[in-house]
Amino acid sequence: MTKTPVIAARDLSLTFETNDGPVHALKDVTLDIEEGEFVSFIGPSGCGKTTFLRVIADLEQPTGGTITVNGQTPRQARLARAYGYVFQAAGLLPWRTIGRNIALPLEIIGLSKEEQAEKVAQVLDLVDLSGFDKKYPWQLSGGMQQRASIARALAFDADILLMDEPFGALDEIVRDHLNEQLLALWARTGKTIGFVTHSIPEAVYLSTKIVVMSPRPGRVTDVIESSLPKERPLDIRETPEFLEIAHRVREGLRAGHSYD
Ligand SMILES: Nc1ncnc2c1ncn2[C@@H]1O[C@H](COP(=O)(O)OP(=O)(O)OP(=O)(O)O)[C@@H](O)[C@H]1O
Repeated sequence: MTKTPVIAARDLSLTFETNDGPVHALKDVTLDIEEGEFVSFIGPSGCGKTTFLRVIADLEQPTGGTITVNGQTPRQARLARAYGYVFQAAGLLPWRTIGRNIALPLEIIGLSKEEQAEKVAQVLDLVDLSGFDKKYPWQLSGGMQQRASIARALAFDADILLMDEPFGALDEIVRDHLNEQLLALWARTGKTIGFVTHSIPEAVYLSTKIVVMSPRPGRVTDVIESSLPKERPLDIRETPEFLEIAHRVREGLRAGHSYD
């Protein structure tokens, strides 16, 4: 028996009606994401990567086609807390400690103080921030803040993690480190991850599948199944297999690029 994909999009389209006319953000996107996959979305600015994640998360409504999340509608999946969402900016509330930031969504769903504390300690440990719960966001580096926002997304125990360019604003060395940590976390938790990035090396290093998108209207121009092993030390990026996949991603991006 074949398993239902965690995310299944069929001819998915989304057109925004604006004062300047329609904006075709997504056009006929057909894609399956299976359980436990790490899927990156890469493509030029404005090609609909964020919009696709937002449709999965029920934050935007498609205007054509269908999409299911865990076999349900995005709305049902949202109500079932099927996913955690990590935004481009860490978005931590400056007046709350790291622990209280992570606990906020748990507070809203009505967990007891003890349950909140237990969960906060558990997810801080997952992102290597144990002992930082009493600190304020400004006392942490950018990379640590982004890890705290990942911890907040993990607090729901959802099987799906949606990440919208979470490391885009960080320097390369910090980003390398967080990429390694994210892979370790993925291996430990077995979550299904949807990850938006502009970086070819980041996409190739992290993913089991890379979805290359073209500029508006956002279409999928290539889907690359990675042949890299699951265990990936950072220096895998210098191997011929890695460079070959990176080359194919670059070709896919070039083919869809308008250079305007
Ligand atoms: N609410 C909205 N109303 C109108 N147009 C929108 C809206 N949200 C997004 N768009 C447009 O849809 C297109 C796709 O946007 P989206 O944010 O998904 O792109 P992206 O690939 O994630 O870009 P980036 O890499 O710059 O983050 C863009 O042209 C954007 O301006």
